[in-house]
Amino acid sequence: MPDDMARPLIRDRGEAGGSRHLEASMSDSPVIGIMGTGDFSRSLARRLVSSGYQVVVGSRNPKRSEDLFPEEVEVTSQVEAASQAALMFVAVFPEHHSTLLELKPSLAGKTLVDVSNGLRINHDGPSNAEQLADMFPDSDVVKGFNTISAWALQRGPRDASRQIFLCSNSSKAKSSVMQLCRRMGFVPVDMGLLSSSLEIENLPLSLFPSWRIPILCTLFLFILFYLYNFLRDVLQPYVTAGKSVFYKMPIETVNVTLPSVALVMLALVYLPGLCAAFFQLWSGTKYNRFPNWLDRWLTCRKQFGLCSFLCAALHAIYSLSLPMRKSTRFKLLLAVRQMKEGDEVWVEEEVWRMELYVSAGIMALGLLSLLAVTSLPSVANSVNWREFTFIQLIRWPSD
Ligand SMILES: NC(=O)C1=CN([C@@H]2O[C@H](COP(=O)(O)OP(=O)(O)OC[C@H]3O[C@@H](n4cnc5c(N)ncnc54)[C@H](OP(=O)(O)O)[C@@H]3O)[C@@H](O)[C@H]2O)C=CC1
Ligand SMILES: [Fe+3]
Repeated sequence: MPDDMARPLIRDRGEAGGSRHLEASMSDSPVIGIMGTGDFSRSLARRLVSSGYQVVVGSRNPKRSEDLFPEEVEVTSQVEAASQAALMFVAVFPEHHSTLLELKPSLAGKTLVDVSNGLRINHDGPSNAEQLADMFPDSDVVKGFNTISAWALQRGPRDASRQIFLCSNSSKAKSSVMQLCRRMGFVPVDMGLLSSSLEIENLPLSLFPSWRIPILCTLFLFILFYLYNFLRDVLQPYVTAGKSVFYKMPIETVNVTLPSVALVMLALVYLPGLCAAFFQLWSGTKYNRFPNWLDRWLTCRKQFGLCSFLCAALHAIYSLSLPMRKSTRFKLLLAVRQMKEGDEVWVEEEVWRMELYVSAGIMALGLLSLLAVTSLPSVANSVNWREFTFIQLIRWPSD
């Protein structure tokens, strides 16, 4: 029916022709509740409505928060929402979980989804979800959605940020949340019992976890090769022949160092594959587990490759900027000659201008290459965007 097709699924409140009641097409789907009206709640409500769910939001002050939600969402008191919803998302900070205790009778026998993040990494704790489960022993607590930022929820499942890590002690509650995830276009990942919730809460707190070793390795190799090149090209001529070529340190020595690092890093991309092949030949089967160090190395190959590419790109930029530097040196020589003839104003202005252009050029090219390398993974859709969920740590100003 063309009329139905033309009607938007989500309307903001107050739009002409809108109804405050839920669409007839949604009436057969379960009512999903969300406690809290913050950023996460708003994004989740929109995504749930566009996935065909009826949504009821519980607020301490429903009148104030009503306009923040699309009109298909019913914003009501916390008690009312708790009694209407079959499944409740707790989008409230964990320090305020205890303020929900009065809803215990209304939430008994229902599924509570704890979306909260931890504040500190690797605390021993009970996790937020375990504390919530202790507060509501008659409800089934499921941990999940904390690795998805409000921003990613609003944009919908794109790139590789589709995974939602879930765990619960109730398999029935977990599978109902998994079904909900799939209907919203996300990919649920079963992490087992609620005892895994601490691990899930820690996930967004570790920034770029798989980049640490490759970056440290790049830095170590860079320092090693730079020292070698410095000793060979700068210090040795100075000590043996008294020739001062220290001006080579910032550009030429760096430029000689970069390709060596890039090549070794590239070798480190392919080496673990060979080691794995040897390991399988050695053990005569492909069904043995690789040792832990090899396993971790194999999973970091993409990052090793990108670091290698970054060094190679920087080498190209440095090589391109070398002629610019040589031309500056030539101008400098000219300037010195003119200075001897007494034209000092020209010397000051021209030399500094050229130095400025060269430095700005190198910095701009360096920045561009960094941007290219960091955006490359998203273009290639090869990085798990879970690693980028630090965006969710940036809080938007509340209304
Ligand atoms: N923002 C994000 O990108 C992500 C957030 N999360 C998690 O979601 C949860 C909510 O985050 P977010 O929406 O950003 O937070 P906000 O501060 O934006 O919202 C929190 C909401 O909690 C409600 N609330 C209920 N009781 C209290 C209370 N006693 N004191 C203060 N507020 C209360 C408020 O709604 P009202 O006034 O209507 O009752 C408030 O709007 C957090 O646990 C966070 O870790 C997880 C992943 C991503
Ligand atoms: Fe080269």
